[in-house]
Amino acid sequence: MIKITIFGVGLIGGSLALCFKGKPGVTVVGHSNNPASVEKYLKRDVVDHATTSMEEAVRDADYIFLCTPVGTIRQYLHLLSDMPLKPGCIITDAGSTKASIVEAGSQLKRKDVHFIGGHPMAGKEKSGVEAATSLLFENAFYVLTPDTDTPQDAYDRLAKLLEWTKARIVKLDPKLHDGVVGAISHLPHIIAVALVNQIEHYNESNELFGDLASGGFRDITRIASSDPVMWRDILLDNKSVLLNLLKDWNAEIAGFIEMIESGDGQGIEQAFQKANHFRSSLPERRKGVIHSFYDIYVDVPDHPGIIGQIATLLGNCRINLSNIQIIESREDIPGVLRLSFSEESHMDKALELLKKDYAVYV
Ligand SMILES: NC(=O)C1=CN([C@@H]2O[C@H](COP(=O)(O)OP(=O)(O)OC[C@H]3O[C@@H](n4cnc5c(N)ncnc54)[C@H](O)[C@@H]3O)[C@@H](O)[C@H]2O)C=CC1
Ligand SMILES: O=C(O)C(=O)Cc1ccc(O)cc1
Repeated sequence: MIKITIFGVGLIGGSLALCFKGKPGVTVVGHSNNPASVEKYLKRDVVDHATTSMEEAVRDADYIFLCTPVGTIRQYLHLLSDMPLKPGCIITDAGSTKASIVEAGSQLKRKDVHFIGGHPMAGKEKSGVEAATSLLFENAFYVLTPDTDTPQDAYDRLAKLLEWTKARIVKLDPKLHDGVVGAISHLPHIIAVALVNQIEHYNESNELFGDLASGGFRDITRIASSDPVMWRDILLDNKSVLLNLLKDWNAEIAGFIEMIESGDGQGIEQAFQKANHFRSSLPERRKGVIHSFYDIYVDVPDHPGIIGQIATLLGNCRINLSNIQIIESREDIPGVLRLSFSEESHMDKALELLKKDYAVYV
């Protein structure tokens, strides 16, 4: 029997548990200090066993996944260092930063227990085991950060186990990981939160700001609804990288201030052209950071039954819909539905089908 133990059975830990549970010869154990959470994991059937005892959770474990907020992962590594673990046990984590965690992992006292940093680069703004799904990592990048003395055999065993997530494994140096992920994930979260808070401030004196906020504002601020504790830990942990990125961000904004002040229309056009060009050159949209699904938007008349009607239409054509969500709906104004697909080909088929009767856009 392969025993996989998960600390922090939330969005990521719960999704990993669902990828492993029920696989031949595998037993998945969840740990929480809170008895009510243990009950919840069992009730939701994401693990085979759950316990509040750390000793019981790690006894004979072949793999240990640390899926708590970044600051807590380091604490768990210190605790595990003094526990009787099975020889050959692989400890890994799911934290969004890697350098300091890999450093803490390298302090493990036992030489027959291996720590390999991990970061599944897929997620969403929702947290908790309620949001967990076995599909979360499909086609997403899953970064592993072995260090120089990680035995190849341990790395291969972990990479093999992770095949059950259907993610694409990428090996990276932890510092390089933090630099790149800081820019493409951590910085956008700061920008989204700063923007929402700026508008919230205006909205305190005039609610028109919130009332009119739609489309573009909602698109680029979805991630501002992410978990505060998780992001507190990420930003504090990736401090030096983020301080440099924020300096560059200030320079970008200062450039806009200058162009607007001096009426430099050509400069503004060039900035938009350059951004458009780079964005269109990015690889096809895939699951992972920022985009979890292939989304399309449909303008629909605001009448009861429209969601069922669209779902049936797609179902009849064997198009698999992952999610359907009303994102705008007001009296007398057409609503907007967001349809999410986990496969691009299904999104394309839905576009073709729906554009006959509705205004559809990507
Ligand atoms: N949310 C996302 O989209 C992604 C998150 N991550 C990383 O994965 C880790 C988990 O994130 P999520 O699953 O989203 O969070 P979550 O909030 O859904 O789950 C966190 C889990 O850790 C437990 N926990 C929280 N504080 C704890 C503490 N002090 N001691 C023990 N357990 C504690 C919670 O009870 C919960 O079970 C974080 O390190 C995060 O940086 C990585 C990729 C994507
Ligand atoms: O909600 C989104 O699109 C995200 O950006 C999710 C996310 C959050 C943190 C990560 O370390 C990786 C992915």
